[in-house]
Amino acid sequence: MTNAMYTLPKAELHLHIEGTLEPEMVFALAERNGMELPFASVDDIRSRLDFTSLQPFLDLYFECGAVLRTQQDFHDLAAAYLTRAHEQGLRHVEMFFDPQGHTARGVPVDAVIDGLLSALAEAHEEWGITGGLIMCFLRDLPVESAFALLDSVAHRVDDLIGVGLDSTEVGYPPELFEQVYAHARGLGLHAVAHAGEEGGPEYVSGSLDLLKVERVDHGIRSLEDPELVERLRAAQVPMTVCPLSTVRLAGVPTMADHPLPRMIEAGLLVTINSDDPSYFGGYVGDNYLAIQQTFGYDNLAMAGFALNSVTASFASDARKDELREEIAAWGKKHG
Ligand SMILES: Nc1ncnc2[nH]cnc12
Ligand SMILES: [Zn+2]
Repeated sequence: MTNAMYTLPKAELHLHIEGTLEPEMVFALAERNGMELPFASVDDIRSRLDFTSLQPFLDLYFECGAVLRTQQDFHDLAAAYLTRAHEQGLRHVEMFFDPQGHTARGVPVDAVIDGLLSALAEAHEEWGITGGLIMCFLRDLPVESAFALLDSVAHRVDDLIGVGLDSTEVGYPPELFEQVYAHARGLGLHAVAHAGEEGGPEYVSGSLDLLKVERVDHGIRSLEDPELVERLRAAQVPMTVCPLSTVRLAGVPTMADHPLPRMIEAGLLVTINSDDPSYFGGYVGDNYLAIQQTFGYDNLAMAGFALNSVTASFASDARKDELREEIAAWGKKHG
């Protein structure tokens, strides 16, 4: 029987579509695009997934992501993710993508966006999944590159939900992106950013103060600053926590050491997400299951995380109401 964590209706708010590229697809796309790979086999890629920190992961992520070249590739990548996540109860997704990783290889940004949007449209048609795209700036690239990217999509901002900030965190603080974010918000885009994943709590407060983010991605190191925790609690700023990711990137030694219970005890608005599922050992439902198995939360507590994911989403109020009803119905059956 399917585990209840896979039927619990949920939204995913922290998902890098390039991080759903499974090793088999790396090989399939390399062949389709006539490319040589620096890997001997699928197992060779899998043998490299034991990361010691964020950077070795990012190096592999960009190396594998180089096989993505055409609009069809981006469609197929997102369609595969949406199928997997649908099987794990996904009802709404706000999908990150990293255009600068592709435009630098000569891929037009429109091919990336159109490919992803076509898969989202199909998932809406087939399963009623809602959501959209959050365009991330690579924080270790010059800020001029982020501005150029934003300019290049300004004519089609209606195809985006918002902007995000990812890649190497330490050494690339939020203040670098203050003006770019101001410009993006002026275009009507929502603002989120990775902060406090490897960087200290000052990356989180800087993201709130300067980038005016509406959600904090990861944010686990916020716990080191009690004043910041109180601020996050009082404003109920959503935190998109990614449990399997933090373990795989050696942020904590084991899942039992994950700060998620302390974040909940502190009254923070926590959501559960997969980040880069093909690299970190599980999709969104797998993350819910790992949390339940490790911390022993009952099904109603787990439904609380799903409700948080809806509250923290940028879905319309009507869609949020629908999803809350679906979760309540699940709770009646499984509570
Ligand atoms: N967990 C993560 N942190 C920062 N940048 C990323 N890009 C993809 N996954 C990321
Ligand atoms: Zn991330």
